[in-house]
Amino acid sequence: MENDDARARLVEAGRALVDAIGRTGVDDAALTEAADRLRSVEALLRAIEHERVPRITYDDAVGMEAYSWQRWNVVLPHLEMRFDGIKGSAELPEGLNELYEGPTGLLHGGISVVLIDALVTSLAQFHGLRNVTAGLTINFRKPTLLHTPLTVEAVLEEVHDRKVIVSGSLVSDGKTTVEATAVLVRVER
Ligand SMILES: CCCCCCCC/C=C\CCCCCCCC(=O)SCCNC(=O)CCNC(=O)[C@H](O)C(C)(C)COP(=O)(O)OP(=O)(O)OC[C@H]1O[C@@H](n2cnc3c(N)ncnc32)[C@H](O)[C@@H]1OP(=O)(O)O
Repeated sequence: MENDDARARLVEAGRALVDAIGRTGVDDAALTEAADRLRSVEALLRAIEHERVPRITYDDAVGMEAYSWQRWNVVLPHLEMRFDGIKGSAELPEGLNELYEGPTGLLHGGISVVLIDALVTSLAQFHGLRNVTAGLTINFRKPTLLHTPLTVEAVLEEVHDRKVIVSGSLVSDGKTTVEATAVLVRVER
């Protein structure tokens, strides 16, 4: 049975590796050697593999006051979400880096949207409303800087028969940079 600490170490090393791959300036010989070594690490890991990336399922998430989103996924930022009544929030204390850059020096808008969408849908899930995003309105009010503390916020605004309205925002260093309204529709499974 794998243990969480060992997996956390691996994921931390993986995130550092992804950053290093993005930034490296070493010569072709070193790039080739690195690629070969990574292939052997890949083989080590693939000895036993899950079909899906382990994560908390929607069903498990119902009523959970804290939720660790994409903890084991090096491709996406890890968010520790917290829910309190109709409100949800998540912090990225160091912000995001150049791997998530859109315009020079700024966070890509699609990434802002992923962060907000993850929180608004999870807030609805916390309330037992199993849902998919049917509509999403986004306003990018101010540029979101890289390497700047980020807070994602969500508020459950309206619950109808099948439709749930949740507002969301991204706050960068105390300033709201992105505002969103999500229309979530309840689904059976
Ligand atoms: C991995 C790496 C990623 C990196 C990416 C970087 C860049 C990313 C950039 C940007 C990211 C943005 C990410 C946003 C999305 C993320 C969340 C998801 O992934 S969720 C999956 C996507 N969503 C779907 O697949 C739903 C597809 N749609 C459906 O399945 C159906 O349309 C469904 C279930 C939503 C509704 O269909 P029905 O036939 O069951 O029901 P009907 O009658 O149409 O709607 C029910 C009620 O909801 C209202 N409704 C439906 N859609 C609406 C809408 N768009 N706006 C307002 N109301 C709507 C209707 O008017 C109706 O309301 P009344 O009950 O009559 O009052």
